Formats: sequence, C-alpha cells, structure tokens
Amino acid sequence: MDELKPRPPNSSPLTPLTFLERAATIYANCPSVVYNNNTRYTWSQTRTRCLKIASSIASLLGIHRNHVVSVVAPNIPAMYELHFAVPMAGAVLNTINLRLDARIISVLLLHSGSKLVFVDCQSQVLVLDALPLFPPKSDRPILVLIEDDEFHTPQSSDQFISTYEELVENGDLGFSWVRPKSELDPIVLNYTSGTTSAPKGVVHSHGGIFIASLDCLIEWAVPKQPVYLWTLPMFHANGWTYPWGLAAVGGTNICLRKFDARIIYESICKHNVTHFCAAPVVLNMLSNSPDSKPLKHAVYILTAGSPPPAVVLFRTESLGFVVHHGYGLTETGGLVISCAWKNNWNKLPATERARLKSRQGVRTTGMTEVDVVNPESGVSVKRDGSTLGEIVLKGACVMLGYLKDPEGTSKCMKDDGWFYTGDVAVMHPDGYLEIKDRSKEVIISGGENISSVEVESVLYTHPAINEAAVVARPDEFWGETPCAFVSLNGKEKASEKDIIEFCRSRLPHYMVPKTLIIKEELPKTSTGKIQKFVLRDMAKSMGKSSMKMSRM
Ligand SMILES: Nc1ncnc2c1ncn2[C@@H]1O[C@H](COP(=O)(O)OP(=O)(O)OP(=O)(O)O)[C@@H](O)[C@H]1O
Repeated sequence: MDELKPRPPNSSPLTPLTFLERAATIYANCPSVVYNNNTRYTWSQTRTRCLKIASSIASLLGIHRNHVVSVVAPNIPAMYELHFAVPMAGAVLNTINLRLDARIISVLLLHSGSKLVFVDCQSQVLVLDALPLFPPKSDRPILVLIEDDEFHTPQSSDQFISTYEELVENGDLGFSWVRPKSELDPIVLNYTSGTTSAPKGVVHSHGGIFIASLDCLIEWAVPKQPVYLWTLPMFHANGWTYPWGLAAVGGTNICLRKFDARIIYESICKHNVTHFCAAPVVLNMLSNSPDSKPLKHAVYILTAGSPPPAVVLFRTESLGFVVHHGYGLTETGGLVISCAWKNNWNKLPATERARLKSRQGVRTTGMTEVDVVNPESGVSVKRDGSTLGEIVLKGACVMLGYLKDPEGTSKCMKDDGWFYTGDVAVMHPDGYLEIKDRSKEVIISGGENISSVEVESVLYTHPAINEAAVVARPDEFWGETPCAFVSLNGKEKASEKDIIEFCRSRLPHYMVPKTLIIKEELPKTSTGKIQKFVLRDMAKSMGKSSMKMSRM
C-alpha cells in the first residue's frame, strides 16, 4: 500500500468554481438568474458572462492571484456572478455589507488590502465617502460601477475606471480561468457581523467552500433545479454558500435588490419559488405580516444566524412553510450543525415539533466532529440537556484563519484540534445540541447561569411581543439579573407588569427578568441580529438593579 501516493490525477484541488462549467453543460438553456422584469439569463449565459468578467479582471484591470477584490452590492445578478468571476481570475472575493457606514467600509477596505471594488450604483456615495478616510499615501483600490437599468442613478464621479457591463463586453471568452494550485488556496474573505466585537476577517479556502457548498445542499435536501429566492444577503457569509450550491443543482436564482414580507409573498407566487434562506428575524416578519397568506405550494425555508424561538417556527410553519433549522458561523462558511429531522417526529403535536426544531441539532454530514465541552478542561459535557459547555468543531470547512490576526486565530483554533465557537450549549440525551447563549452573553445571577435564549423564548410566546432580547444587568446582591428589552407587535396591549407576571408563571423565579424595558424597536446589526452589546451597555448604564420597570 505504501507506494500508493497522491498523484496529479487524484489530487487536483477541489473548488466550487467547477460547478459552473457543469451547470452550463447540463442546464445550458435553463434559467440561472432572474431579476426584475428585464433580466433573465440561462446557465450557458451565466458561464459566458463570468468567464468574460474574470478575463477582464485579470487582463484589463491587472488583478493577480490572491489579490483581494471587494464588492459592495445587494442581491443583484452582478453580485451572483462575481462569486464565480472573482475567484476565476485567481483573486479572493470580499463581499462587503452595504448597510455599514463609510467609516467602517474604509476600515475593512484598508484591512483587506483590497485592489478593486465593484460598487452598486446605489452605493456609490457610500464608497466614495469611504475612500477619503484612508490614511494619506495609502494605496486606494480601483473602482468599477455596477449600473442598473431600473435605477437611473447617474454616475456621480469619474473615479470609476469602467462599468460592469463594459467588462463583460470586453472580456475574452477564450480566457483560461485561474485554477487554485492547492485546495487550501484562499477563495473568500468575509468579515463577521460584529455582534460581539469588531468584525474579524475570515478567510476560507477553495476546498473548504467546495465541501461546505455540497454539505449545505445535502443537509437541506435541495433537489435539482430549485427556484431559489435571494432574501439572505450574499454579502453575509456568501449567503451560506448557496451562490455556488445553486450552480451545482442548476437552480434558478431569483435576485432581489431589497425585500419585505409583501415582496416575498409576491415573488413566491410570481416565480413559483421553492426555497429560500432567512434569519429568524425574517420568519418573525413573515408570520406577523398583514400580507401573510396561505401558500399554494410547499416553500422550504432554511433558517440560521440566531436562535429561532419555537413559537416563531410554529407560526411560520402554520402558514405552510417547511422550515429547516441550521447553525453556522462566518468562520465555518456554511452551516455545520443542523436539526436533522426524524420522520417519527411528524406524528407529534405542532408545538412539540417546533420545540424540537428550535434545537440546533447534530453535525452535518460534511463535518468531522462536533462536541459540547467544558472550555477549561476540554472534556465533553454530560448528555443531560442541562450542563452548559462550549460548542467545538472539526472539519474541512472551518476557516483558514483570521486575516492579519494570528493571535485571534490561535485563540479559537487551538492545538487540541478544535475550533472554539464561543457559543454555549447543552447536549441532550439524544445527541442533539441546543444553544443557550454566547459565552459573552450568559447571565450569572447568584451563582446560577441563566440562558438568555430560554428567557427570550418564553417572552416570544407572549401575544403582544414582537421581538425580545435579554441581557445581564449588574445587581448589588445577585451579581447580575436578567434585563429584558422587548418591542410590541401592536396586536394586543400589555404593560411591563403584565409581561413580568407572564414570565413568572412560566419560568423559575431566578430567571424572571427583574427589569423590563419596552422599546419601539430593538437595535440590530446590519445582518439583522439584535445588538446585545448595545442593550448590555444600556442595562449597565441604568445602574445596579432593584425591582424596576420602565418604558423607553
Ligand atoms: N441556529 C442558530 N441558533 C443560535 N445561534 C446561531 C444560529 N446560527 C448562528 N448563530 C449565532 O451566530 C453566530 C455566527 O454569526 P456571524 O458569523 O454572522 O457573526 P457574529 O458572530 O454575529 O459576529 P461577531 O463574531 O463579529 O461578533 C454564531 O456564533 C451563533 O452565536
């Protein structure tokens, strides 16, 4: 056996870019990308366009292997194509959240060393405001403008060296795209949401994204040629790898510049949408919306990004959506834990099904190992559904590391072989894990750990509550006590006292929020997650707690 070594034919680096070539052969005349009323491409056209843009990036704009190329754009066709075109030019794709402000965008562009930025017409001002914030004499990236027929936004500057469509036009179809030399060559650089600290620059490899893309398809049982609605921003963790995955199955990408509940329901009918991904905040919006209507055909939703309260899952499924629940981090590319559904659970009552589904679950097929461990000893926690530990992961889709941050990388990618997620969970006797908090968010009251997720899930069952978040508030006697921030849905009236009473009848005494604040809206990150650090600061600034309720 010893003479059987890797040889070139069995060692060609895996890359998700090969999905596009295959899609162009099988699904040549089938729709690939649909946008508004005028844009409709087939897989053959998508391949041609990507190849031509890649050739322009490499040959006309002078971008070389491993240069970072950024994109500031919503879910439009160009954003989809650049997921292939940029790495086909040998470069590293860096999608930037367009809801950030000019200051943070300048920080990210500088940190990434970006050489080229594709800018959507509606983000021109944002990027043009960001560049002057670079320190003097630092290199600035070149800019390409992505125009949009439906938005006549005049080019506001001569700083753009080309438009996107000019690059397509001038590209060479004979271009031989740049294949990775190794599976570990970088393909994307994604910044984290900044929910707990400053955004970190996560780098993934071609091989990691190849595995993550296929893993995400298998886990959600995505069939061939689904009709996929782009609600989840591609700028956030590359839309959980589905830009590449949809090429693997020859799906139709329905692109949307922006959306709300009405647009989602209309798009479902108009395009016969079968699948979309959405954070729990979108499920809450869909199920609370006056536009909600029973579906005419099954629509599959994959939810992840924050804990979906059981009641939100229940309401969403009552409308006819079939929800699958997964868990992942920017650091894992796609979803790596998933609430794998068992057929015999279908016999259970709907509320019980929702409760089971709100658990994050088990490792996906593509992951090597997943565990919940005591972060000090590294020993697995008991499978008792109550001992808290940290989720740790091993697998090929874990990132290469944080860009220019060896210390941060070593802190979470440890010598014991595990990637430490910073998420606190319990392991149930059936081997399914459930997140209780993030390590920075656990509330410790009188020596007892309180899971903010558990308190929030009770708050979500209150008929007047739209959104809820629970954080620690300093307390002289208990150390910390739970402080709840809620927004109301306007359907029913409720006072702070009513809500506290409601919790009291459903939670152990020590878990009941001692402070409850009703706010118009809860602060969110640009990826739609509730900014608990902002709420924690607010709770802190209220001073030490004594039983108090207020309205803000
Ligand atoms: N299904 C889920 N249930 C509960 N939490 C989830 C789920 N999926 C993802 N998360 C949370 O989202 C986190 C990953 O989010 P992301 O990578 O977007 O950045 P972030 O962690 O929010 O930002 P930052 O790392 O900058 O603070 C996970 O660590 C976890 O806390």
